[in-house]
Amino acid sequence: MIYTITLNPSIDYIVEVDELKLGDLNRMTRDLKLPGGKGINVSRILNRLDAPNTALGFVGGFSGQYIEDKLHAEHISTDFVHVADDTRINVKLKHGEETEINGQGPNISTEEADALVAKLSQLSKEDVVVLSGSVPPSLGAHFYDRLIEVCKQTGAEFVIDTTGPALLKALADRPLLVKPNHHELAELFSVVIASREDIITYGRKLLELGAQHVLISMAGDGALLITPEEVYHANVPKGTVKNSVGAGDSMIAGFTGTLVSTHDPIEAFRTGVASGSATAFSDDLATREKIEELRPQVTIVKL
Ligand SMILES: Nc1ncnc2c1ncn2[C@@H]1O[C@H](COP(=O)(O)OP(=O)(O)OP(=O)(O)O)[C@@H](O)[C@H]1O
Ligand SMILES: O=P(O)(O)OC[C@@]1(O)O[C@H](CO)[C@@H](O)[C@@H]1O
Repeated sequence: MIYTITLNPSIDYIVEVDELKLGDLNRMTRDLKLPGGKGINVSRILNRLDAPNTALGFVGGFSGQYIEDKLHAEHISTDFVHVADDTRINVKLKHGEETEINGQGPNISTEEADALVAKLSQLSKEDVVVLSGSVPPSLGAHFYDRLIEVCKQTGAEFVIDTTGPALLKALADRPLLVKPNHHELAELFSVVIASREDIITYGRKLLELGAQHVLISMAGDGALLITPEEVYHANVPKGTVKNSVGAGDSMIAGFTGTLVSTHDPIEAFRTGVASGSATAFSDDLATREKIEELRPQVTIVKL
C-alpha cells in the first residue's frame, strides 16, 4: 500500500483576474477551491490511477474538514491527525502568469506530531511512503529526518519531494525516488546548469548519494529518468497549459503508482510524464482519461 504524508495541506484557492493592479481593487473573473498540498495531490492522482493509497498528515479546523470531505467524496482513504489550528489556504493567482502565495501552516503540538509518528510506525516493508511538501515551522527543520528514521525501522520504502538540505540529507537513506526540477537541482548543488549534460552530471550525483531512481522534470521541455544503468529522456505531449499547480506531484504519483504495480521504471516514467502534462493541461488535477489520452504521445529515448 502507498501512504502519502502531507505535513502542510492547503485549500488551494485559485483566483483569476484579467489584469492585476497592485494597490487597487481587483475583481475575480473566475475562482476555484481545491484540496491541496503536495502529498494530497499525489493521493488524488494515485486514486484516479486505481493505485490503493491512504493520505496521512495534519488537518485542522473548517479548512481541514473541507479537505477531508473533498477527499472522501473522491473515495480516497485518509487517516489524518486532527490538529487544533486551521489548515492553511494558499492563493494561486492567475493573471497571464501564475503567482502563488502559500501560507506558513498551522501550529502543530508535540502530541499531534507524535500521533503522526505513531501511525507511521505501524507500516511494514510492503509499504511505500511518499513524503511531500513544506514542513509547518512549528515542527522544526528536521521532522522529515524523524519520519525517515521510522520508515527505516519499519522497512517501508520512501519517496521524498522536498528541496535543499532536507533532500540532500534524505539521500543517504536510499529513497525510492527523488524528483527535483532542473532549477531545484542547480540550487541543491549551488551550481549553474547550462546544458542537458550538466543536468545528467548532477542528476547522477543524486544516485551516487543514495537515490534509487532520479527524475528531473523540466516543465514543458521534457524530463529525464536517471537509473544506475541508463539515462532516458522523455518529450512532453503538446497541449495548452491551464494550471501547472500540482504537475510535479502528478508526475510523482504516476511514476510511483506504476513502479509499485509493474516494477518497470520506463513504464513508470511514461505514466509520470503523461500525468504531469495531463495536470498542466487541466484546471484541476488530471483525470484518468486525460492521462490515458496523453500516454501514447510520450516518447522515451535512451541517451
Ligand atoms: N508547459 C508544460 N507542458 C507540458 N507538460 C508540462 C508543462 N509543465 C509541466 N508539465 C508536466 O509536468 C511535469 C512536472 O512539471 P515541472 O517540471 O514544472 O515540475 P515541478 O516544478 O515540480 O511542478 P510544480 O511545482 O508546478 O508542480 C513535467 O515533466 C511535464 O510532464
Ligand atoms: O508550500 P508547499 O508545501 O511547498 O507547497 C504547497 C503547494 O503549493 O504545493 C501543491 C502543488 O505542488 C499545492 O497544492 C500547494 O498549494
